Amino acid sequence: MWIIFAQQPWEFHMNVQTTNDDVGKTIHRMTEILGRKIFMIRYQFSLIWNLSADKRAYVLGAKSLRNMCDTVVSKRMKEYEKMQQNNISEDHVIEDGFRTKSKVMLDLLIKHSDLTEKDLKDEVSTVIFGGTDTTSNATVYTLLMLGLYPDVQQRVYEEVMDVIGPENSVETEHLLKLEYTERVIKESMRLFPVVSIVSRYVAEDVEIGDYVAPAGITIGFPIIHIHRSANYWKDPMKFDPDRFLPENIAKRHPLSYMPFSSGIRSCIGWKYAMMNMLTLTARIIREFTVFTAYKSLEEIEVQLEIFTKIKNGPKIWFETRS
Ligand code: HEM
Repeated sequence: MWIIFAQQPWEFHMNVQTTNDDVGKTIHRMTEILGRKIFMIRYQFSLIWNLSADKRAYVLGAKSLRNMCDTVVSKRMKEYEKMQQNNISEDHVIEDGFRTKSKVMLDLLIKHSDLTEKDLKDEVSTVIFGGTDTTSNATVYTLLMLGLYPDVQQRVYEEVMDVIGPENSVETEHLLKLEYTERVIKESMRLFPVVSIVSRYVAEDVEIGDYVAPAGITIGFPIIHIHRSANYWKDPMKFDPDRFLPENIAKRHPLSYMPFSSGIRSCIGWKYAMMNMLTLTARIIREFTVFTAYKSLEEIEVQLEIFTKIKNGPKIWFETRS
């Protein structure tokens, strides 16, 4: 699924159905290594980390991802220049099949920003790394919840049919009206926040209750524990999208829910990710019914790396709606 989130804004064409999907695998591998780098005690010693096979694999992965992004940006920039020189309309489809008719986000950045080629390459590789696996996993977890709660799925289906209809393409104005579906996505991200922990370096001593966090340490914020804590959530293991009705949001601590983190280094892509997830969920639920082999929420075991993973996989499948 992550391919959808890479291709759409940046014009990555990987043919994952027919090839080995190197980019997707590289990103998975890099996030796994990053998890080990953060959580394994021995990797806190730079000498051990620097000599490890994980470090070599991470550097190799980063290089190959970067090369891929660089190629996409250079190609697209050259193409744009060629079109400018030859006065070709932006809607023209070039024969080599590289350019699609739809304008992607990269086109807009090339045309309307003052970013240099290097800036663009930096941006694209950051966003591909930060914005694809995250959005695809969060969508899978939402589908898993829909499989587990058929009544919720039915309500999402009815909302999608009511707001978008059986055949129309999904437009931005539809997304604002998919209120229940949005609450379902938010509740899924409460129970299964894709990023399970974020950390902050403590620059000066900070008092936290009866404790002092001394300058120089790093504190981890276990998002998944906060999201499932009975201190902040009534009956935390109950799947209840109405927790995200405005009147219920107003009653709780703003930091009791932070799937996109919080503060100045929080996720820059959260609105875009929400739009993507709404669009994809609506498109899937309109065409398919989702099922899961799990019988209850308690049965779904999570495995904590930096990303929340489901231990035995999401176990979902689809059947076409007749
Ligand atoms: C469901 C999807 C997503 C989730 C759950 C998610 C989650 C997060 C979280 C928790 C952080 C904060 C890390 C911290 O506080 O230390 C973060 C940062 C970031 N995210 Fe996302 N993200 C998602 C989608 C995206 C998308 C679509 C993009 C790009 C279009 C993106 C780009 C970034 C970037 C660049 C940062 C670093 C921001 C900084 O350090 O200032 N993310 N994301």
